[in-house]
Amino acid sequence: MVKSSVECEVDYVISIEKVSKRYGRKKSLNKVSLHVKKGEVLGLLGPNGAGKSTLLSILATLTKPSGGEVVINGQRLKKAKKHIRSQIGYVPQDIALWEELTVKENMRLWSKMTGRSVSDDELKTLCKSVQLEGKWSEKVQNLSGGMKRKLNIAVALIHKPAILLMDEPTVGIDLQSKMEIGRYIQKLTREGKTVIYITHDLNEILGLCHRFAVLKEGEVQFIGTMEEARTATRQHSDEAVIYQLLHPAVQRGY
Ligand SMILES: Nc1ncnc2c1ncn2[C@@H]1O[C@H](COP(=O)(O)OP(=O)(O)OP(=O)(O)O)[C@@H](O)[C@H]1O
Repeated sequence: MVKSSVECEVDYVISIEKVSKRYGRKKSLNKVSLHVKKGEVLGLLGPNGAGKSTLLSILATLTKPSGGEVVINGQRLKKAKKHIRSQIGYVPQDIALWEELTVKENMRLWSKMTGRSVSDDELKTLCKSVQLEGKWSEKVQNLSGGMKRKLNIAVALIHKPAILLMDEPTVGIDLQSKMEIGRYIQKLTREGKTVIYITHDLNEILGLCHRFAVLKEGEVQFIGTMEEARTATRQHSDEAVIYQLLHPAVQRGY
């Protein structure tokens, strides 16, 4: 594995140390170690079945790891699951909304589930921040795919989490919505939020992520910046860099 040069020098908001996950005899994650800084967007990419969603689900406290240690803001996941959950906003791959309810009703229901009292004014402001201000009283079933994705992100932010875990949040949506979501994530990181972002989109890796990690068959093949990836692979085009990191024959060289 190629490591970023900054990995030994900074305090991390998220520390993942040798985390494994087994389903029966199958290993979905094998001793994965990753560290993420405050305000950073870490991209997570890899082929289907590489273990990306499993890793995010462990960080979101929804899946129990079979081994290893996760430390979030200095707290061990094993010991402080509830506290850690309150710091995490999780945007799942599937839209987690009630179709027959309005935007307002969805936001109110999600805010109830967070256990934090949130006023309608605050929910409206959040709605506005994802460009859904005109949709407050609209049923979710009448929203476009991109609008639903934006609302899916907004509900994950209701309890003001410090960390946002996003599982392909822009899949299948138009370019403009993608760009708006990208700009919004950049704004959140400028405010100090830390993001792990699963994507298969090279443009998102380049435009949004400070560093990226490549997972393959449950193991980290690379973590670092695109510049470090270019050096490690000795490739000049970004497409060739990613291809080489994902290609098994080439990985044996690391
Ligand atoms: N609940 C489960 N029970 C059994 N096996 C599972 C379960 N969840 C995931 N797996 C297996 O773990 C492996 C990793 O799956 P995961 O969904 O984490 O991959 P992924 O990288 O997110 O894939 P994709 O890009 O297709 O979303 C796969 O082989 C999958 O079949």
